[in-house]
Amino acid sequence: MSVGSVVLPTDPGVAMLHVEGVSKRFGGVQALSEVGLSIAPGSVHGLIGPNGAGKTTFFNVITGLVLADKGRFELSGLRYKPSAVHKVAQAGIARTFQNIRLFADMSVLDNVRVGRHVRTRVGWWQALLRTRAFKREESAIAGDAMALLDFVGLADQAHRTARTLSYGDQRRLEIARALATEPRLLALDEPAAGMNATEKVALRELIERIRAQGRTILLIEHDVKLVMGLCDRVTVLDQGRLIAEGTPAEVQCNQAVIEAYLGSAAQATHAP
Ligand SMILES: Nc1ncnc2c1ncn2[C@@H]1O[C@H](COP(=O)(O)OP(=O)(O)OP(=O)(O)O)[C@@H](O)[C@H]1O
Repeated sequence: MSVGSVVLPTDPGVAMLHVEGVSKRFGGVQALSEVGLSIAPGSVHGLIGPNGAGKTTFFNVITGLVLADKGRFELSGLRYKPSAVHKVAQAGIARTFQNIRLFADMSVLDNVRVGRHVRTRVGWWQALLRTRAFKREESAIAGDAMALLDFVGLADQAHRTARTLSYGDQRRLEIARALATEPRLLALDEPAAGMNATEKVALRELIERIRAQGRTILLIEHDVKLVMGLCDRVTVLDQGRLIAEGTPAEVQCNQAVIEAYLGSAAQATHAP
């Protein structure tokens, strides 16, 4: 298990995620138009843009939740087809959701155990017969899940029902569940949404510890301070198109980015 261990280093010259020409249309809306990006292994890459820019659609496409109309996808230099969520998870990408998606009536520990099952080896027949191999694996899964809860700071909440956790803790639990699949790329969709200032500091520290394990992180986040403080590089989308890519300092003073954000602010001001 990789809770305390480190993800094997990959060739720093090969992008962890490389996508090209990703397009997706929903009826009359071109949600993504020829979007491409490369994420360096071990980096934190931000994906930002005004409301409706296409950020969540991009996450949904790379994680197999929504099928792209076109696009080329590579993980660590190997082509993958994001056609189904479980296949993408097995390939090494895990994600969290903007609207938290936990098994609300299950315990905190069981939520993480479910994530861990992506990496289990014993077959269904061994589970049915409750073989020794099955029992050994179940016990290892419980131990790993507990270690992950400890890693995200939720070990003392392990036996509570997920729905009774605070909002911030539910977000941390989602991260623990995603980590349980041992992802090489962790995609976080607005992890700081609804968090107070103290929770955000803890979140930032947690993301830095995940990065220190050698994992690569793709982050959608509206909290500019968090994005600018955490990310090595940032990609900016607007109306489904990539309008800028660079270091946080570069994108912050990019004219197209400033106009996109000012434009959306003006629209919000004039909205009925
Ligand atoms: N399932 C869908 N059916 C129809 N239109 C959709 C669907 N999903 C997204 N869209 C549209 O695609 C566009 C991009 O939406 P998306 O949610 O990806 O943007 P976003 O950048 O994540 O926005 P936000 O910051 O508000 O979450 C929007 O115009 C949205 O209304």
